[in-house]
Amino acid sequence: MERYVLANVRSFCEQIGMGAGDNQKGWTPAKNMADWCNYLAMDILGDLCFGKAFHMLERPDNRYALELVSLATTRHLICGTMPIVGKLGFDKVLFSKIAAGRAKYMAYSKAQLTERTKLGDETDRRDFFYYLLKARDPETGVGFTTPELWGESNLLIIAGSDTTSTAMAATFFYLVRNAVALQKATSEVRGVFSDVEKITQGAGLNLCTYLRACVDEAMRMSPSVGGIPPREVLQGGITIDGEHIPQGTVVGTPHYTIHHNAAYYPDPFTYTPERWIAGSHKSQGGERVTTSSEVEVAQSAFCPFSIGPRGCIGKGLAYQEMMTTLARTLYLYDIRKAPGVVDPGEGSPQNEWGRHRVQEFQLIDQFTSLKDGPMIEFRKRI
Ligand code: HEM
Repeated sequence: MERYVLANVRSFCEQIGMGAGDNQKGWTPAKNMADWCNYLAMDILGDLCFGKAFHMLERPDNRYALELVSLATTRHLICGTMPIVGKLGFDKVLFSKIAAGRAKYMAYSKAQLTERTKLGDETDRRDFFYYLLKARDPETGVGFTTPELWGESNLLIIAGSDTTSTAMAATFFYLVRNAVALQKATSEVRGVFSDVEKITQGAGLNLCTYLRACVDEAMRMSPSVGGIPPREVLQGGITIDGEHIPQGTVVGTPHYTIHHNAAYYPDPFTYTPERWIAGSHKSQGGERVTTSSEVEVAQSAFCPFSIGPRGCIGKGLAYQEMMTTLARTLYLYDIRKAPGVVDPGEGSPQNEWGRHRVQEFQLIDQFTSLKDGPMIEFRKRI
């Protein structure tokens, strides 16, 4: 499947470099990376799930589905938190635009599945639905029902695209605001690879430990699923931190909160990729070197993909997409925060408390994340 990921990453790299002027040596106009990362993640997902890219990178008229995804996740957050709203259909009255958008999203997702089902086995692709359509219960021999397959389709489009694009956009946001990190990550990639086409999953990318730390630190500071992943306490209740919680109670801790707990992450609002690499010097702190026990503590609380049996099944794929895209981008381009352009991704002291940090990528929790920015310019590597 890697060739489908790579084809889309190539297209992304081509598109973001467009508009640099006639000689192609200047900076491009500012690009909104939330948008571009969304197009890329959706196109990869289409290829891997439904046997065809959605072609959002190249064709603006295909991008309308992103708005539907956003409305569907917003409804998911509201009705997931207050199931009664969905059950009684209040959402159609109280949030009619959101409910209508979600209905359109369901239709879109069904249409993708219908098209894919028509292909059946008549494809050389072993995409996700190749396996889902063939899957049989080993005891009963029964396959998935159509509504179950719709459910998979709805889940995969959202779970596999929005999350990855948030993490990529966040990494771009922090890199262009942290000159030392950007310089280290860029030199690492350009030192390891001698040809952009060699940037594929494997030994070379595994050597890019600093770039990987940049991605992890971005996901720590701005987790794609930042809110509470809710869990219902089962029969008999549970004791957490000495407190008995009765069965039926919904509990959860937001990933954002865990990731900003100073007991695990000293100076938690500062972007410090070095906290993930034992023996490395902190970029902005002089002599202090990260110890291996500090890395262990940081790793012990890191949960952007959640943990346990319901943790993310797409983690490996997500890292592959992110590392390939970021490495290829840094290999091909110098990048910078667009000068003189208001970046909707930044916080501001004028905003409500919690959104006041200029250097923090602003996400809006809709179970996954709504984002805008960062605004970035690209220049072909000199
Ligand atoms: C940076 C990228 C990603 C992040 C941060 C992320 C995060 C998460 C989180 C936090 C959950 C657990 C949700 C919960 O507990 O309720 C989850 C579940 C899931 N993710 Fe991801 N994800 C990413 C990429 C992907 C990709 C690329 C795919 C597939 C193409 C994917 C497919 C899924 C699925 C199917 C589940 C549900 C698993 C289950 O309930 O058994 N994710 N993801």
